[in-house]
Amino acid sequence: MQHCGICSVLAELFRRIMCINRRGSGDTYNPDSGDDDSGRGVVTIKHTEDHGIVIHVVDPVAPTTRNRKLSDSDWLLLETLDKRCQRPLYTRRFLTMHKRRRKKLTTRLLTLEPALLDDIQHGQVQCVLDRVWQWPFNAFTLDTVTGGRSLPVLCVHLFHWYGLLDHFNLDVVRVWKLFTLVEEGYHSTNPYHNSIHATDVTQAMHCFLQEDKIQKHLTPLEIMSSLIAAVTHDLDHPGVNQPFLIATSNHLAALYENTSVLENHHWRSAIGCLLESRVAEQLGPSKCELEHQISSLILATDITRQQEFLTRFKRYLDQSLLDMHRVNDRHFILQIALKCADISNPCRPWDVSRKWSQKVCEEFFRQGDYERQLNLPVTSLCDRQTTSVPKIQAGFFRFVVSPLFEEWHRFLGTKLSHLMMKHLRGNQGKWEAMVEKELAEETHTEVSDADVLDEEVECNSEEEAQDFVTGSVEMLIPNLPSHQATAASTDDKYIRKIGRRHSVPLSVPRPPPFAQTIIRRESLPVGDSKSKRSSPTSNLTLETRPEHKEHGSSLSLVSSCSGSGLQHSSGRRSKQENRPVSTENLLPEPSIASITTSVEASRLSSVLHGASSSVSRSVLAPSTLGPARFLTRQQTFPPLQQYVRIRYMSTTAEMANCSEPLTGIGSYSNSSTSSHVDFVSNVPSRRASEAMADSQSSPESTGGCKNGCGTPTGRPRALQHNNRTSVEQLFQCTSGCSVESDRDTSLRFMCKKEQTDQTELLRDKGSNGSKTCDTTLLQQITSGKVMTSDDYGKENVDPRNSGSDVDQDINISGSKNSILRRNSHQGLVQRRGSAPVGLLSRSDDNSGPTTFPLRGEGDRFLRRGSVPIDITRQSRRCSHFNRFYTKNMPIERVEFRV
Ligand SMILES: Nc1ncnc2c1ncn2[C@@H]1O[C@@H]2COP(=O)(O)O[C@H]2[C@H]1O
Ligand SMILES: [Zn+2]
Repeated sequence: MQHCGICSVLAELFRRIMCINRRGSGDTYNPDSGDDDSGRGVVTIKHTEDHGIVIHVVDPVAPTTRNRKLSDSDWLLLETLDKRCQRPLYTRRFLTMHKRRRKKLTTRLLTLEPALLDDIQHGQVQCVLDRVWQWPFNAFTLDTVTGGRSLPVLCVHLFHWYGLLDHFNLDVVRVWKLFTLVEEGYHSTNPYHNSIHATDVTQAMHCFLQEDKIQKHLTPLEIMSSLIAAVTHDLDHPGVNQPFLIATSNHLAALYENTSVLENHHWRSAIGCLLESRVAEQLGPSKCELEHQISSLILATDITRQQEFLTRFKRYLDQSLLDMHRVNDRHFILQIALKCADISNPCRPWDVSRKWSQKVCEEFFRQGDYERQLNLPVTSLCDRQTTSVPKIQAGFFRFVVSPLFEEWHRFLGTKLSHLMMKHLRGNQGKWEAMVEKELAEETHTEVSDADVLDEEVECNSEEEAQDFVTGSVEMLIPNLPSHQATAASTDDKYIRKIGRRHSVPLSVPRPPPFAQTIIRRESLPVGDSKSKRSSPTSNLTLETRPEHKEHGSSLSLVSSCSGSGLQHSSGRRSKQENRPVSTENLLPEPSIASITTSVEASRLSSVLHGASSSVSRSVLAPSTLGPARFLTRQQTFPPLQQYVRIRYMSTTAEMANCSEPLTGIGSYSNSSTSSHVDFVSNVPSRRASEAMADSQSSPESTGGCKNGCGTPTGRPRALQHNNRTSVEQLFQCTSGCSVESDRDTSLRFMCKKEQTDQTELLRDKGSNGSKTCDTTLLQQITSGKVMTSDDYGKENVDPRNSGSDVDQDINISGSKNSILRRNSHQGLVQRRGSAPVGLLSRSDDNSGPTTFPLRGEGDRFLRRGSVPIDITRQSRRCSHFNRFYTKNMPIERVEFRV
């Protein structure tokens, strides 16, 4: 059969139409492959000699082939669609989150042409819905055949099926509207947390509701709550996790005080849809109860509460305490059911399960990419350069899904639960086999490093070597209950192998403590595949450090707030019995989580809260807790006092001890002085704008220095850069001007006047042979290594900072341009990609409950723009700083109240 011109055009057009229908989300579709890579069926398009087109749609669920020849009306429709299909379809346009679903599905156009619509959809939709009670369900297929409308289609079907429409006398149009709103509330641009995930979870919930033990006890209201909670449980999910929202000062984190941020948002959004669709007003007296149940069910899906629920569930089962006649017990089971449904993708048949795994990991990796672009520490398990899908999956299946589903299976004990466990174990075996394979390949390629390995192993004790590998297991599930961790660490060869992946690369000799931290902070060159594989990014190397093990228990509190997952070694796990298992902690972040010793912790604690911060003690912990515990709670502070944000900027406590003549004068006492990055809206937030206006209009900021250089003093200065706002901290120069300093790059920022004065002064001293002459400084000034304040301003409008390396979709204000950098030809140490954040120590205490502890005359802030690659140079100058830095840094942008 030959392609004539017109048929080729038509075929392409049809492919596009099919693509849009299936995806409805701007996803890519390879028109050449002819198949549907989502596993939802295969579409082939052929033309006939009489310029007709035959469409073959093969549905894997119901293997039927549908042939269709174009009718006259199809030709008309094609003409219409052709005009609408002008834009390129394969550009993978990235919609920013708040624009999540601007475009209308083209499917809707097809409603103009029922014949075509029927042919594409109807029979198959019915076919899929007929099997919706079965566990081997493929939400992707339903989404395909419904043209991207799987969510409302499924939910209306279930409402009808359960008789909820009749029971509550609901208007079906309003119900349709409700679920349409819900569907639109999901971000179609999220690889995982999109409406198909909601469909999947709802279908799983539906299966659980069918179980005998549950079904016969449920009231219509409970069924309705369960379905609505299931379908809305991730509503408006931004595709990043809670720690990310906190780190980027997202308004949601502030709104929900860093506690179950997403879940709180999900259930409130759900109520919003109920109101907007006007379904709520049809519920009468049931409305309040419905809302209450929905909120409680959705809040239970906070994965950081997994251990809490699991422990309770186990106890109920052990002691046979559950009585489904009791409302509370039923509600608890519904909570567990929803939690199981939420992470049930590992229990689906392999083809479907694998697809979910890939999607969720892609979303993790995207977050890692964002973090990289934002110069945030890249969360280990979000780092596509250092981990892999099989490794993430093997850990997740083993430590998160299995414990819950084993109990769920104990409770149900039915055909369904057997089937789920069978899939779970089978799928887990497959991922583990892949991990084995990956490791074998790595071992093969690393064989040339054997000598180095020998050396490395030799210089460590056996116990250390064991910890070396097992510590990484805990990185996967940092809050792993101790008995599991121990079992895993001692018995499981496979896990030990996984652990090896996250350790210091074989090719890198084990560095001394200081050097370790350098490795931790630096990413190995991307281009080097070996380095890439074994890239010892972030926290990983710290796993091996003995002190890291010693205080693991004191860090467990971080888990729910930072969600970053602390990395514990296996060493002292016995004290950590009740550490919650947390998927959030699958995504460890190498920040505060890496603080391990009480010395480190108290240092940082004194930075954050003041050495004797009564606030910390009163708010956070009983007096028995050490400083590390104060630290661990910093991101879940109760909202007792003034809201303060420490900007994501570089500082360190011990820098203040250096003898440089820099005095921090910045005030962080007001959140408006902070750059606020609104990740979702992609624009500088109101706070940042306010900060700028504030600083510009402030008498303090307009006063200028006493040298008359015009540099504002006394307050942070807001810098405008290409519509982005960042607020930078200014420091006083020796002559009273506001200057910036970047100690790590040996940069000092002087006003021009000071520069001139200093040069003259130093020259004088030098010519007099004075011993106090700072010849280094003189050299720096004369060689241009000291930047003037004006230079600094220029740096911040350097187009390179906002150029192509900034993802068009992630124009986070101030994230890049807040970091100073200069070209190497300018004689400056080059800016390092992962700009760390930190804050300096303060020498004074602040016990005032409403005063931010960092504020005060004695505070010292040193802005640290970047970590120089050759940090050893600084270690000579200020090694204690480096030690502190490497253990405690970077400190995430922290939001807390004092
Ligand atoms: N297959 C998977 N692999 C890793 N993490 C998962 C997987 N499935 C679900 N999750 C995580 O578990 C979380 C459960 O709640 P969420 O759906 O909000 O977000 C989910 C993901 O972060
Ligand atoms: Zn979910």
